[in-house]
Amino acid sequence: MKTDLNAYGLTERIAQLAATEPTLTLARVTEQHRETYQVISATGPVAAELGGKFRHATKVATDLPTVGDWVLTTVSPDDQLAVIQQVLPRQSVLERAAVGKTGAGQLIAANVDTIFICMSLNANFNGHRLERYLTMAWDSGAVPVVVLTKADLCADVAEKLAALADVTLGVDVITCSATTGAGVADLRAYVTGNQTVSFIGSSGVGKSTLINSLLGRETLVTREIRTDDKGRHTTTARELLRLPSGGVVIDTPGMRELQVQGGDLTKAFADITALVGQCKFRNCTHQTEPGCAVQAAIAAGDLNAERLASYRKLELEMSYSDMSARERENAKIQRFFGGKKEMKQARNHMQQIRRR
Ligand SMILES: Nc1nc2c(ncn2[C@@H]2O[C@H](COP(=O)(O)OP(=O)(O)OP(=O)(O)O)[C@@H](O)[C@H]2O)c(=O)[nH]1
Ligand SMILES: [Zn+2]
Repeated sequence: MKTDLNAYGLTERIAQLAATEPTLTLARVTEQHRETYQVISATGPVAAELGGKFRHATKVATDLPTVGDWVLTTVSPDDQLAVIQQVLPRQSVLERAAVGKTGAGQLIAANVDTIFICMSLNANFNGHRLERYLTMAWDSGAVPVVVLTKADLCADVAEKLAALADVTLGVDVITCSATTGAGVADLRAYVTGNQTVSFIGSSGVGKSTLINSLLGRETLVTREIRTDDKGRHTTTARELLRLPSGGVVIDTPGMRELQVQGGDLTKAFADITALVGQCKFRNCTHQTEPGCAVQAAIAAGDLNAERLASYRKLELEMSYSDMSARERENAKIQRFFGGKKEMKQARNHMQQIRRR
């Protein structure tokens, strides 16, 4: 069987990288299980596992393959098993925030071009939450598109759009209804050729329904969600889906659980909070100041530097919630792009790259 990898999102960049290793077989990860993977190569779908050398060289969990990754493999002579030797550099990566003891982020998907941030126009409407999803999306390296769903249940769409104008500045916004079909074609326009997309947003906003309409079928039959003994949703189904019209949708359980979380940093980072109180200067930024208890703990091996980094990241995110919507947006734009003009340029540039 011959598979056209272009239909699985192959880009020029990946094809060139793969060409430098002609003895290895290029494949894309379509499923991730505890120890094993499912990948698709030019010869079709095949089970995969990590090569010993690769596993040995892996230092952090985020080096391991995730759904959407392009990998270089050696395939057994009978075509029954692909052994992963390399993960090719990612163009984007969706990661669950690193909160907890290990401070290690958890990968959700890689090489996504467009992230549809779904929010329903009736019950789920919340500009603040949208803002956090947008931050998450920009952080990943993918381009966010805001999808306002269930337009059929909303009498004042224009008003709702106006209310979001500050938050969605510089981002495409689609209004649609899976029920009437309105706006679904606008969505489809992003999912063509070798594009890879993902849907995030709260439960019940209509993500599955939209994916189904892109797939051109009534129910997302590929998702067989069952609840395991720990009460978690698990799925045994394909997580990277090829659309008949071109383009690829990545829909993993991790994506579904990717809820925006606010929270109290002092609880999750009690160790750092305790150290901060011991710094010599009250306004210590824990970088190069003399008498910094945080840096001292890192030097002594009592605190992981990565943990401080994720603390910083969350602290920055949380500081947004003390500002007005406009201030937050400006601070975010400033942080990412240096200014609004630069942001628009960056966005156009990224879109051009992706059209190539
Ligand atoms: N009126 C209306 N209902 C919709 C629309 N889209 C989806 N729904 C309904 O909303 C409910 C939830 O839709 P789903 O597609 O399952 O939502 P989801 O975002 O995938 O939810 P999770 O799988 O929990 O993440 C279903 O009962 C759908 O029939 C729409 O455009 N209009
Ligand atoms: Zn300090």
